[in-house]
Amino acid sequence: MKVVIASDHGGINIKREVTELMKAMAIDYVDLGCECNSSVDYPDYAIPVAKMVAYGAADRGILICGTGIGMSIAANKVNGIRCALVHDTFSAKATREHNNTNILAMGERVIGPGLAREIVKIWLTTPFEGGRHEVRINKINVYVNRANKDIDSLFN
Ligand SMILES: O=C(CO)[C@H](O)[C@H](O)[C@H](O)COP(=O)(O)O
Repeated sequence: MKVVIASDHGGINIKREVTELMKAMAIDYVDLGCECNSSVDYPDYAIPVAKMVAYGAADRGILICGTGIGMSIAANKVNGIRCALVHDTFSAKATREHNNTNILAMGERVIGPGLAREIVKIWLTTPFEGGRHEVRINKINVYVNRANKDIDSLFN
């Protein structure tokens, strides 16, 4: 599995923790930043990560900002992305089993590094259950595809 990870300035410490964890788990990852101590803008990191996952250059993505909210909003704008904002281990497991999420968002101003590591371990290792959950995800995909076609038809 290949993982792409990024944070803004509000998530850089948890990003470091998670990259150390992925090294220990022998998971192949690419780190898109940020490396800075100055203020940056979360969409500049969320959208490249989401595009890498949507285009198949990575299997999963992990995004961290102050709350995780901005990152999750931005990532979910990219077609094919199912990004979950997770701050507890129950949701980490459920969102893989039920939602087949391909991006995990967390907030460093909300949870500590120990819990973040537990969430990442569970999220990376829990398989999708399929079945009724697949039916539900497909309903979202049908809606998105239809909405995109409606937009296209306005211009063609
Ligand atoms: O986007 C966010 C909120 O949804 C993130 O938490 C950012 O990290 C946060 O907004 C950054 O805030 P700052 O005051 O510019 O450090």
